[in-house]
Amino acid sequence: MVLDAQNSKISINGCILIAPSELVSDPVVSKRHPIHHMTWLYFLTQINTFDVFVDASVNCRPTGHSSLSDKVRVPAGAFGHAPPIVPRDSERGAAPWVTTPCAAPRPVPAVSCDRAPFSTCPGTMASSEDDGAVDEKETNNRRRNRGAIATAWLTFYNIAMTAGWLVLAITMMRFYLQKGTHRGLYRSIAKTLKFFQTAALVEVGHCAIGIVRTSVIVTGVQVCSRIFMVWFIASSIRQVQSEESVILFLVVWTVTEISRYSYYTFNLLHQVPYFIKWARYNLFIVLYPLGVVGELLTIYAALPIVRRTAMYSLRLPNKYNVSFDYYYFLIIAMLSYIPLFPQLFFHMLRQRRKVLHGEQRGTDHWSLKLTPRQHSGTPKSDYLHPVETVNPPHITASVTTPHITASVTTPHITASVTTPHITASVTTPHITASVTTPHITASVTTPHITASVTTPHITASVNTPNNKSLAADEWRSRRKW
Ligand SMILES: CCCCCCCCCCCCC/C=C/C(=O)SCCNC(=O)CCNC(=O)[C@H](O)C(C)(C)COP(=O)(O)OP(=O)(O)OC[C@H]1O[C@@H](n2cnc3c(N)ncnc32)[C@H](O)[C@@H]1OP(=O)(O)O
Repeated sequence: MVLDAQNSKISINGCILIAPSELVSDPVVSKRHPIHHMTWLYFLTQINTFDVFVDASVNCRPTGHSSLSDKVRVPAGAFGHAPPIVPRDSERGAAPWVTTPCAAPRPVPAVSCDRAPFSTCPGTMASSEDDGAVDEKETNNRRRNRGAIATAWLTFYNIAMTAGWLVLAITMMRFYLQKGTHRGLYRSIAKTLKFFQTAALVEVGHCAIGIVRTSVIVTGVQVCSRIFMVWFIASSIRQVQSEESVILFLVVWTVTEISRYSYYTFNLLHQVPYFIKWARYNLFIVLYPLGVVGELLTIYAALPIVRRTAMYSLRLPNKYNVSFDYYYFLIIAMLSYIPLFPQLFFHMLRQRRKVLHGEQRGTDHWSLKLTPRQHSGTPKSDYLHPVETVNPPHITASVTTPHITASVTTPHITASVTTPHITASVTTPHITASVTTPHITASVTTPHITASVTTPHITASVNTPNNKSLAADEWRSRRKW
């Protein structure tokens, strides 16, 4: 990614997005604007007075009006060591910067953004879209930092849940193939279903303690409605167990959960096969409505039985002087699908857009953070620097001043710095490095080494190991590259 503030351009993977000029020149620290759903973050600083660190700034996903300073915490080592970009010269724009993103990473200082002196915490952040559910998740600071233990636990949990739902799928298929009917199927899987569906309550806990970036409310509604179906409808009312609608929602849930939990597992391992991702974010378009139909038909089938048996109901007079009619409760539950289901469905559509179409997903981001250099004077806030924030671990960071453009991309590291006088870039693992100044052009390429240097007086090149060639106008000394 290259960010060019002067020309209001951001280029990602060859795709160039143009930022509106008012965005770039806006003197306000940050501003909300949807540029192809990218999040832009602005900060003011004088670049040469700062060391610039690429920091993990988590939950930077904007809510539009809230202060970043209460949203950013730099967890020490939370994402490993972040690569620094260090300006070495006090002459802004005139002299070289040295970028060391690959060679000598510095630890990220464990300073929260709002406490860091001269930190680049902007006053507000921008958002590409509003999302009530997402807002809610963003206000939870604790989810910003998922440690190794939490990741290990989530991996274990998701593998176990995938396995559980796979067992359910196999059991259902075997039952149907052996018996040729769905009657009795529910009973054959009831225990396993109750166990694994109830275990989904843990997910609400995950959201609450912040180790997954999901809304407690959205997850809570989803999980509770399922648990309600399992415990208070299907398992409690035997007569409905042989309804086709029960099989409908069971099959739908099973397919959904296998793809969902396997997606989460692969996602945690950073290796998601495309078909899993595709299944996770496409199947729901059909399965969600089908599941709701299955659930609603099942509750509907339960209504006469509930009315006849007055189960779970409390009629007056009683010693508590409270009345509760489960029949009407079920009717209210059915009605509550009308406002709630669309919200869940549209939440999933938004997630789909973000994941499959690369829109800003955001909660945990990487951004640039500036800390004052020790020898520098008082910083002047006379430059506007846009920073693009992205989700780790596919880190992309950049900073642009009128004189300097710098960017870092990992894990397959690409780093580059451009000043009026110097252009430098590093690319690894198949190393390509080059430096260009008005007087010197140098480049190195390995492992099959090719090296060259050009100055006004010298042109030299070396190719090894098989092909050693040398060309020199004035070749003073042989160098080992
Ligand atoms: C008391 C009785 C009341 C009754 C009233 C009832 C009314 C209810 C009305 C609603 C009825 C709903 C009925 C449901 C029917 C069905 O389920 S039918 C089957 C089809 N269903 C689905 O496809 C939806 C399945 N459900 C979900 O996907 C979730 O529940 C969700 C909460 C809606 C998912 O949203 P969310 O988690 O926000 O999206 P994701 O994209 O999946 O994840 C976001 C990020 O969080 C990470 N993450 C989440 N969970 C985990 C995890 N377990 N482990 C690891 N990571 C996790 C995920 O990876 C994402 O992270 P990033 O990729 O880094 O962003």
